[in-house]
Amino acid sequence: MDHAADAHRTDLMTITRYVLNEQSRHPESRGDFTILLNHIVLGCKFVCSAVNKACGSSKTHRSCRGDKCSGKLSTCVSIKGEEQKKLDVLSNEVFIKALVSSGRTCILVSEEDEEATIVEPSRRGRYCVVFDPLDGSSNIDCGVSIGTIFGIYMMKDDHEPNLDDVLQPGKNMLAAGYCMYGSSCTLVLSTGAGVNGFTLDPSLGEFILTHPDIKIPKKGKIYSVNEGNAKNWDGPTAKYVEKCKYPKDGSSAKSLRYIGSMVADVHRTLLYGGIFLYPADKKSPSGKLRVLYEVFPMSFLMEQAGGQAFTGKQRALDLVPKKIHERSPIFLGSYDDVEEIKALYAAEEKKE
Ligand SMILES: O=P(O)(O)OC[C@H]1O[C@](O)(COP(=O)(O)O)[C@@H](O)[C@@H]1O
Repeated sequence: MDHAADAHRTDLMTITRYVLNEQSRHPESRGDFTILLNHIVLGCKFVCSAVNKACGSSKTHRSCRGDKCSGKLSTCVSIKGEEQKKLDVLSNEVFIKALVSSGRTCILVSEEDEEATIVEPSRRGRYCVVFDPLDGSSNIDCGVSIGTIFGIYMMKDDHEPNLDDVLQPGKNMLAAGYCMYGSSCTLVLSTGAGVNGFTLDPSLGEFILTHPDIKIPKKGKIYSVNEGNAKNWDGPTAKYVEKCKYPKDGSSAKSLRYIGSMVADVHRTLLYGGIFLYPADKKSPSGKLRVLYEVFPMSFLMEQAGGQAFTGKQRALDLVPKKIHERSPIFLGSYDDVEEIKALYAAEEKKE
């Protein structure tokens, strides 16, 4: 057998090994980040397993044994026959417990909880984690890929943790990522030095590096937006989508691909290129997606992969959120595609 191919198969780069390697470049590192990430990875493995075990309306879900089966994946039977819990509620509990028990966090913001969780002093560390434990949960019952999104900040100095520790611009994040629960379970991570993708090998129970150094194509052929909202879009968004469909410069039209599950739409955008848009519209002037745990982590990954992320007014990662569940319009993806939408908004601003 070819020596290099053999090494590729046997010299496994697990996510822990990868992060340990990265951290060893910082001599002051005490391994805290690796421990935190291991707890996030544990949460992802749990949710992946819960999504796979849960019963669904199609009888194809293998472990549907619940006698109280609702027939819905979103209300699966939880582990060991406990009372039925919605999958997003269960995922939230798992992540909160995993993060607190890491002993490395001080404040947590979850999409599921109105208030931030301040970790009790005896279990505190220096990291602040913002996350959506199960994004796209409205898609669960039809088996569409869904995911967990997370971003990590470091507390500025030693003080009692408070909301200011997470109300920081996205550019201050130390790391961000998502885990997609689809035909395979893929964790995409950036610690600020590029983007890497790891796939869960179920037989090993380990995430293995399968997509090293992901770079988004400079320009793409796909646009991704909910066109059901088109009648309420502002001028620049409407013009941009028109341009995608009917380009006047002789280039080919872009194809529309919209799943309606952010992790899946962004994952495709990252790998194939193109642009993902969730703009403001007349009904939702701030758009739909949440700044801290949707817009920021995905924007961080896009920039790290060579793309861009824009809110319609500014670079997304420069935004300073005032509330933990704040929303923002977002346009993210290939560098050239985002340049085009930036130009349209700049032209509109000039007119005003
Ligand atoms: O259905 P719409 O309005 O196109 O929204 C789709 C977006 O909403 C989300 O599902 C988030 O909404 P939920 O938090 O209600 O799941 C994203 O994953 C996705 O990008």
